[in-house]
Amino acid sequence: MANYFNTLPLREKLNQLGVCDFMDSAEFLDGVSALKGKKLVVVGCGAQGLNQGLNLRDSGLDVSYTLRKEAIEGKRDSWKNATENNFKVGTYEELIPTADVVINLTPDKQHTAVVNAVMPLMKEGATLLYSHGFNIVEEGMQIRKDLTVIMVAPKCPGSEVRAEYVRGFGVPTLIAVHPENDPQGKGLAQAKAYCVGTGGHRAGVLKSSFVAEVKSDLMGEQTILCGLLQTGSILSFDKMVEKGIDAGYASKLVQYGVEVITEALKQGGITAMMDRLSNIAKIKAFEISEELKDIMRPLFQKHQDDIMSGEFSRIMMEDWANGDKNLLAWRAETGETAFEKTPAGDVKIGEQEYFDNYLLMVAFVRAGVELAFETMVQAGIKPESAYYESLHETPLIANTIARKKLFEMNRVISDTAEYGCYLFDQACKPLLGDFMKKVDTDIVGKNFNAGKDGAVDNRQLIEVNEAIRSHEVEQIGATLRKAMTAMKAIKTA
Ligand SMILES: NC(=O)C1=CN([C@@H]2O[C@H](COP(=O)(O)OP(=O)(O)OC[C@H]3O[C@@H](n4cnc5c(N)ncnc54)[C@H](OP(=O)(O)O)[C@@H]3O)[C@@H](O)[C@H]2O)C=CC1
Ligand SMILES: CC(=O)[C@](C)(O)C(=O)O
Ligand SMILES: [Mg+2]
Ligand SMILES: [Mg+2]
Repeated sequence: MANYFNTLPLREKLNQLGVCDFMDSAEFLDGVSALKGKKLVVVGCGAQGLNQGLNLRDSGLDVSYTLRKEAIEGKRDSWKNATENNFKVGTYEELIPTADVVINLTPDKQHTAVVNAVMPLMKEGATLLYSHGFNIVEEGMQIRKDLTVIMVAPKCPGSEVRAEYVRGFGVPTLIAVHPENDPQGKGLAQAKAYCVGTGGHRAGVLKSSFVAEVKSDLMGEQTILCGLLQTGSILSFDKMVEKGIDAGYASKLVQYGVEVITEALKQGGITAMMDRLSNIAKIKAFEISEELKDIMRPLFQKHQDDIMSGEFSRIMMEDWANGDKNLLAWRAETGETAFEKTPAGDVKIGEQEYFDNYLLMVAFVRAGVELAFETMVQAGIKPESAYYESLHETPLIANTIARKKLFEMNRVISDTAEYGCYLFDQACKPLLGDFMKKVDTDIVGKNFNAGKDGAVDNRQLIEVNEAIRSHEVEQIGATLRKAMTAMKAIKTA
């Protein structure tokens, strides 16, 4: 098999990268009817598998799980996830032959093996559904020509796919039909119905392509969503402890701070997040984030370039072939960091204090969201897709860090995202070495406003406000958030 994207002429590469139509809610008035009464069989019951299945069943669809034999016989977590939630569970031979839609929610590294195992059992004219385009695009998996191949990709960690649905909302979702596999022309109707079943239509849906989804998803997860939140959390904690701040306080500020700070981002973009700062703090955070953007821009561009060329996939698949050597080493190294090993202190931190005492994270978030957005758009990804993949998903990832630190984030995200997160973190920490040497507790750990009279140069403040508000991510974000009428504020720490 060869990388499907690399087989395309440049014209077609740009065409498929550029597929991105925001779907009006009127396109979902048929609800789940295209899948009503159909047998939906999910392969795998992990982060996405369990949570999508719970939403689909609550939306009135017939969902069961097929697991590999060793998972059933060994009563593994996936078997427990499915049975404890009263889903029917069966082997491939028992459930695949009568399935109308087979949903492949196994780890990307297993997709070729899993699809080769289930495809021969799939009935004529059935549908194969993915939540990420890696197997089709990066590996070039060839699917039987009578089968329909679609994608419904939540731009969100599995746990929050369920949490937002239960709140009566949903998560932004990309849907796509693989152009090589839509023999009956039913792919789009089924993808839309599945998307309604997961609740995605309540947050915003883009009609995308397998290519556009995978090239943006890999970029978002490696940089702002996981990589930079990991690097920023570890460096912030270490700096505070180095400067004598109580470790329990530092741990709590970092663990919960990113959720509090990015909740403002989710509700009102970078503008609302920065507006939570005093004027003098906003100017300081703006200046720091401008410096961070200059330092990290080449690294963000390298990640996007390696994703576009297939180089990232090549090195990750080398690690798969090498028994996940790097993934497991970097996972262990992360677990050994002082931040991960220091419990959050039993100390009260007020909501505003998370902003006033943690300008550094505000600066990391603005720099990372803008850089990821800019780099994706420069690479041919459309602004709507870049918005969901950079700004909107950041608070959803932050929710996982607030729950159980980086351990929880790296557990819930896909192995592909986890590998990409570590790859970025391994490069970004040294890249920020000189920058961090200059950082003191005024921007991380202590109230930046303490002892200052708050005087600002009005012209400078006006310029800073204009620079923040006029960024394209703020323009497209305001439009897309208007469609999120059911968005609920979450109760933060
Ligand atoms: N995690 C996330 O938040 C997101 C993930 N995605 C995509 O969703 C898909 C699933 O990812 P995710 O939910 O993270 O996966 P998880 O690692 O959470 O779960 C994988 C599931 O597959 C099973 N599994 C593992 N290996 C095999 C195998 N060889 N054969 C059959 N079953 C296997 C596991 O059960 P057991 O080992 O017990 O058999 C487990 O139930 C991926 O394509 C990912 O890119 C998309 C958006 C977000
Ligand atoms: C949660 C999500 O969207 C990721 C980061 O892309 C993933 O887990 O693969
Ligand atoms: Mg993603
Ligand atoms: Mg991903």
